[in-house]
Amino acid sequence: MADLDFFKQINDTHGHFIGDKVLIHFSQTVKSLLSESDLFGRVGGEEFAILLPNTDLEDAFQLADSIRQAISNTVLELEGKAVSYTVSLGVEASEPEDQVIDELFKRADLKLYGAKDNGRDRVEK
Ligand SMILES: Nc1nc2c(ncn2[C@@H]2O[C@H](COP(=O)(O)OP(=O)(O)OP(=O)(O)O)[C@@H](O)[C@H]2O)c(=O)[nH]1
Repeated sequence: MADLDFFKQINDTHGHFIGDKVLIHFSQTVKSLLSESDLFGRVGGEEFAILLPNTDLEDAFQLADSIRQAISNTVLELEGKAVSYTVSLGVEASEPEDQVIDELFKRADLKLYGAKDNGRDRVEK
């Protein structure tokens, strides 16, 4: 699970239109780093789910950190303004006991909250 950091502040500082552009930039960045078999979708305002069916937990962590770094290292030029932002991610592996995908999402969300609590712009697994 991935959630943009302090996104309300981006909207408040730069306006909703630039906020939308940031969401698009995030989606494009993630897509550019995924394989064809991976799944990616928006699950809330500034929250996204990434499913990596053929990837173990360690490789998923590395991919999540590549996404984090790609975002953190970018300064966008939008409407003549320099805009930077960060993202926090929580990574979890599916377990044989999982009955529905929501169980995996819930665990990944807990890791995401940990990433937020531990300072944002980070990945927890
Ligand atoms: N521009 C834009 N803003 C959106 C969209 N969907 C949700 N938002 C905004 O996203 C913001 C989310 O704010 P919060 O839930 O407080 O989270 P946050 O500011 O990112 O803070 P943390 O998640 O704790 O780092 C709200 O201000 C929403 O209005 C959208 O489609 N476009």
